[in-house]
Amino acid sequence: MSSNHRLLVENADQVVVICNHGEKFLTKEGMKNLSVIQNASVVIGRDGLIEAVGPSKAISLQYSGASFDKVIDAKGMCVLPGLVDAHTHPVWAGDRVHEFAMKLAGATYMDVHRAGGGIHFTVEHTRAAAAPELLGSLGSRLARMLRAGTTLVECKSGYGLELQTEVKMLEVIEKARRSLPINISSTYCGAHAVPKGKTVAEATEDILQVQLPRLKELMSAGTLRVDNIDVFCEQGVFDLDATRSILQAGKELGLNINFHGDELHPMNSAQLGAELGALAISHLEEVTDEGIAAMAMAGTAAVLLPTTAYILRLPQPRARAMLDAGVIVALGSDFNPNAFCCSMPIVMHLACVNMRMTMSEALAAATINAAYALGRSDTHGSLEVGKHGDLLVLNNSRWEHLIYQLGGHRELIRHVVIKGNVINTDQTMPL
Ligand SMILES: N=CN[C@@H](CCC(=O)O)C(=O)O
Ligand SMILES: [Zn+2]
Repeated sequence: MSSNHRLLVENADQVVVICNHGEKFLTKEGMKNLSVIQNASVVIGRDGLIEAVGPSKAISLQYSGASFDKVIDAKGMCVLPGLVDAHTHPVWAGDRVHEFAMKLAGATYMDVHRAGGGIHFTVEHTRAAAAPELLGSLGSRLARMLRAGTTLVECKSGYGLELQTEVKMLEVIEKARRSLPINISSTYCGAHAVPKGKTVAEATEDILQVQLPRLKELMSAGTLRVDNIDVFCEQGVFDLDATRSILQAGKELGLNINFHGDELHPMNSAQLGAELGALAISHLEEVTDEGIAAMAMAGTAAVLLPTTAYILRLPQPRARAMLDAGVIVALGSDFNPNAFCCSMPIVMHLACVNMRMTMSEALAAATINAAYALGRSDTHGSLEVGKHGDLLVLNNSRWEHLIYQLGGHRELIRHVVIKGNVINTDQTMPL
């Protein structure tokens, strides 16, 4: 006889639900005071959604006659939502370990980019790679993220910079979305750099007249699902006007605006994003006070990427100023060939130490707020009834160990659960 529920996680010392009033995001005090239930259990139904979460005694009474496909005894452990990584570039060929050496020796990100390396190096290799090769390496990278507790991840295109390769990348992301357990939010980032041999105006024209119309056809035919549109708004890359026209065109196709802004220079990207109703802007190392105020007012999330500032030795994004102003702060790993990090626990640790966030703020930023940045906080990012049963079971009675034990997530994360299914994260694949 089949059981009537998928999973019971019982007797956890702590269940960190994050919030419990259907909040779509948290700011200020809400990020500091996460909702945690002591001695608690979680029930996930056959549909993979959370059916109940509450004190263990109440749940065991309520479900005394119920049957479950699987029961996890979480005594001495804690439970928290699956982590959400709001910014990654995981589809590419050709690593850039040689550039890491150059940067350690003093070259800046833009020195390498202008010399034809950086994104251009990756574009050359990604254009030449066959889709199955890209899918294989993407699968391995996503498996690594899953092992580190990420259950929803944003994945960008952006190493094609022309129609054929951008579509190839989005198709690879689509295949992964349909075949792998991890949840994916897909982003078209055809404006990640100005391709060699083109001006900004020519690249913008190609995106508006060639790439976006084809995406529209593929999306309408149901071949591709694309959720977000992205532009690298930066001096020497896409200026404010080009950024505006590309983002606006994407919005007209129904895509959420979620772009790179104010990273290396103050560009007024934050003000532009607020004006266009952007769901999120990433980086913001150089955001101004006016930009922060505009984002707070517009409900545009700031996706902060502690690995970028760390690796490139940039000034840290002013997380405290953003938090104090009431900006919705989220986190992302920025996994890409420049910043090779698949671990949101490490990202949270860096956010706490280098950006002076508290552990509660970092966890809110890596769950409910990151889900908001991807337009998914109605279904992900907290352990509330009706949301997806995506959670982590930690081998420790206090959740803070996930941030405190730098690099210790492999030993700490006992189970990764997606829609009530315990995922086998043991397969190791080459990257
Ligand atoms: N800043 C632009 N894009 C990426 C880097 C991509 C690359 O260097 O390949 C980022 O978010 O850090
Ligand atoms: Zn990026």
